[in-house]
Amino acid sequence: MSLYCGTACRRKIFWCYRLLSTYVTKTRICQARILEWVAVSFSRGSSRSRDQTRIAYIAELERLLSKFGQDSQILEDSVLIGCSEEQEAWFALDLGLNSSSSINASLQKAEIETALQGSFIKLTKALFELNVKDASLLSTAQALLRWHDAHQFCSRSGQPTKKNVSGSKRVCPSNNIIYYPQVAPVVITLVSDGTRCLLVRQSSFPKGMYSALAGFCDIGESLEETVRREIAEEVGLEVDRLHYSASQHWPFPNSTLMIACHATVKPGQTELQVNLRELEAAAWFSRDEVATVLRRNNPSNQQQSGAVPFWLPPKLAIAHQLIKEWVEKPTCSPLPA
Ligand SMILES: NC(=O)C1=CN([C@@H]2O[C@H](COP(=O)(O)OP(=O)(O)OC[C@H]3O[C@@H](n4cnc5c(N)ncnc54)[C@H](O)[C@@H]3O)[C@@H](O)[C@H]2O)C=CC1
Ligand SMILES: [Mg+2]
Repeated sequence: MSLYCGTACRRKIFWCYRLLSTYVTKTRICQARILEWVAVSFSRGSSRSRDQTRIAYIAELERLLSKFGQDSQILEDSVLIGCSEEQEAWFALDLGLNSSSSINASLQKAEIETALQGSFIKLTKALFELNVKDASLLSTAQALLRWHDAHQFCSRSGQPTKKNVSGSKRVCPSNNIIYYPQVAPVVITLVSDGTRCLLVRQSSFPKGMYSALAGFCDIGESLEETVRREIAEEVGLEVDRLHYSASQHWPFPNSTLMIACHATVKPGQTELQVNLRELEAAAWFSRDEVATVLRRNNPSNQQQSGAVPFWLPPKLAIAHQLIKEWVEKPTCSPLPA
């Protein structure tokens, strides 16, 4: 492709399935040449199970596309999402497999699954089954591809915008306005009263799952102000002290930067006023209760035993890290908010 002439990098592209559905193939047997890169990865890591969920990196995408009657021109829609340790560029491409209006409408999901000897699975599921590095690549791909899909036209001129080679921006040719991918800051806070932590449920959460309290930053707010406002709005508590823990890119609902904090409220000021327009439930949990759930944090196990009434976000979610941190280091020194 002329677009990438002059780079020494061999393009490795993983297949992305349009809009929130699926980005990963569950590779079972990695014999096909098309999966050569995946096969190499498997043989390097001897402990890996063959059934493990992995991103399918396609070393010979152009050949595969031509097999399915596709013009390799669609590779120009791919976006740069990272780089291997060997400095090979990784691109992601949205194949638009479910879209009848897409230029790729002739690509059939079932045929591609057969060719890849795998199956597409839901992105939300995949993110929690992959290793951290692959999950991060996938999260970047999802957010970037969705952003491009939603910014096809200039909001000033109404003219089509044009993606640059790497996909780091779009430009309106008629007025040279440059559009950059957006990230919305979200604070996620684990509130504690010193001995218990506050966990909440939104109606959209999977059944039985509780998490930390989250909310989007409003324009003009500092992170500290967002934390205070969200906690006051959603459960009616006043934050006494607050400290930052970590952050994570999260591709839902679009592209957010999750900023994780621990907050404490004053002992004696712990009565909850749950905002039922935002939350389905909120409750205080003891360290022992939370530690028990963390130890066996698999919803299906819990259903079988019936012993644990709730479960927590999976390991990869920053909420999980926050909760684990609180269980393991209850006395980390907080800073005044
Ligand atoms: N990775 C993790 O562990 C967790 C991640 N989250 C994420 O945090 C996000 C925010 O949490 P919520 O409690 O839902 O936020 P929230 O408490 O701010 O309420 C969501 C509402 O805020 C409004 N809103 C304001 N700015 C928005 C924007 N830029 N994009 C979308 N909606 C906006 C919308 O009306 C939306 O319905 C969720 O979308 C969820 O994906 C939530 C919990 C755990
Ligand atoms: Mg919220």
